Amino acid sequence: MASASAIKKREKIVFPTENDVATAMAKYTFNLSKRFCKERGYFTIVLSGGDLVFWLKKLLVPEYAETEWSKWHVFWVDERVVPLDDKDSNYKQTLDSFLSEVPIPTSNIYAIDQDCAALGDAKGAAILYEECIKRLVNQNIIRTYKSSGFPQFDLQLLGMGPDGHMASLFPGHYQINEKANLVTYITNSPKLPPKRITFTLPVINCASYNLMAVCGEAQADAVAKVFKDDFNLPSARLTADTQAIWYLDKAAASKLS
Ligand SMILES: O=C(O)[C@H](O)[C@@H](O)[C@H](O)[C@H](O)COP(=O)(O)O
Repeated sequence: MASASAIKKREKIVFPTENDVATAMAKYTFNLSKRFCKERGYFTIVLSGGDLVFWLKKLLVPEYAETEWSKWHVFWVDERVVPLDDKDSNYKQTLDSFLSEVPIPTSNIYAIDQDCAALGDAKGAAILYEECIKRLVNQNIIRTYKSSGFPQFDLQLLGMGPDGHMASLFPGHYQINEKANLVTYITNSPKLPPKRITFTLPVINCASYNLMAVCGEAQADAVAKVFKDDFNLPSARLTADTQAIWYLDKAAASKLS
């Protein structure tokens, strides 16, 4: 059960349209990038798959031209274990629609291990992604959360499926209860493709800022359940160190009481 303080941290803003959600998400990202780049010289940002991949294009407008792309370090909260050039790869989708348009050094973009991806080795991919995160913690590129030693990312951009999943943490699947590992894997994901790796809940909730962007009527029931604290839905367990905020379009918010 999430604690009362955790629940208190769930905020929301309802926007008229999906386009408005995407625009606001870009602004939120730009502002945090500016702040963290100034304060630390790095911006650690975690992406998910789904529609969000296309919404990131909103960062490509002249208004955000001063974004310090060279200071960005880009991760995925979950990834489909398919070859990196497969159309289902979150990495490939993000590269095609957004990353190829901005000067983030290739070495700062952390895709899953290429060989594990090609072989469909979900367990191996999870182990190596966790090692990569730990290495960057040791290099002080990723901060650590208070005394727990867990990695603390600056910002995660998340999405939710109609069943209430976030990242690749699905309702009724044991991965949601993983507390020790930073990264785990699933080989029978209800959302295809079936093999995926995912950050675990403690890592997701350690982030300084979590922005959950949800659009469309298909998600309206799940959104209503989340805001009634139905913790069977993994997304209802989302918190953050500083702010966990939900950006909804009208359709996704339509069943909120
Ligand atoms: O790789 C994935 O499949 C995603 O990371 C997944 O968790 C996604 O964020 C949600 O399913 C929402 O997807 P939509 O934005 O497409 O609704």
